[in-house]
Amino acid sequence: MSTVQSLSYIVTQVQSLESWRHYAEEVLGMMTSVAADGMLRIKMDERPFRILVQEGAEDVYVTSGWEMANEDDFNAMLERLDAHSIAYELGDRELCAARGVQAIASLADPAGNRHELSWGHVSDCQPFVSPQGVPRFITGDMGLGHTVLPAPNFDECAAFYRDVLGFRNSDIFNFRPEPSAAPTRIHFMHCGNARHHSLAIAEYDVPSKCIHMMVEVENMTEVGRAHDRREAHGVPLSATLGQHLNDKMTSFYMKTPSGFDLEYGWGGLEIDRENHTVFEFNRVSVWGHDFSVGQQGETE
Ligand SMILES: Cc1ccc(O)c(O)c1CC[C@@H]1C(=O)CC[C@]2(C)C(=O)CC[C@@H]12
Ligand SMILES: [Fe+2]
Repeated sequence: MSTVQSLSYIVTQVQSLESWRHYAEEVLGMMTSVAADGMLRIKMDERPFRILVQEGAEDVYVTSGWEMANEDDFNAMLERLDAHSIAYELGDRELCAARGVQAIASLADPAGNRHELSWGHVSDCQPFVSPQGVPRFITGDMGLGHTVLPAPNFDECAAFYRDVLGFRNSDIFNFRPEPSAAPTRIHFMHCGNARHHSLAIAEYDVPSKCIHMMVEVENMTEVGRAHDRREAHGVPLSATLGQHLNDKMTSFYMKTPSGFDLEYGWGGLEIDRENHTVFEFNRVSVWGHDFSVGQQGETE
């Protein structure tokens, strides 16, 4: 069964493009440029962009872009969408050009999260030169990182990602804010690459339509340097430094200008897709990751 290869890009919306330009360059250490259509392109590797930002009235996550390995896999996926009666729209020339791909299909999951499937990205292979001296982000075949999406209708969404898009569970977490509380499920899923998870779905909704996205650097020094830049620019921390139990990643979480969080980490586990056993883990982290810092000042 063909599956998506990796998380290729994400699209988000914000009231002021300048906020994301500043955040990308000064805090994340990524390159930016403005495309002909006015979108902000954020570059973190040899590809022209991995994050696209459009200006709009609402701060919100817009789309997850998934790469298929080739045209045959792309067409096989369209047949699978048809077989499951999942509606999709083929992108026109303009959309293909904006995303830099050969062909594109846009669709929604059962929770309404938007996705774009594509094949054949266009690249001029310009080097990544970080304005903050970040040597490199860990991308390539493993894609840009991971995204965590709201899935209040959890069972329908889990079935969609497994049976239609071909994701498989890496591990599962039954989050209990308090020991007696009913669990909120979070399933971590891999696709056609070694990254422990490219996608996770969580059994609750958020106004920003994304719980967080993750980008990975190559060592702890770069996580620490990003943490300093976050502090220097007054970007709110959402969770303190810590190390996850499941994928072993050491990271911190902070707010993005679009209202969702971004996890900045290193050392994520790579898995062998054909030889992986799912497990349930029952604590967020081996150490650290205090998410209560992100709740401060919130009225919810
Ligand atoms: C538990 C976990 C493992 C690996 C990850 O890459 C990862 O991001 C997480 C955290 C998932 C989750 C979250 O993102 C939103 C806030 C949550 C629900 C918590 O308050 C604890 C777990 C957190
Ligand atoms: Fe994460």
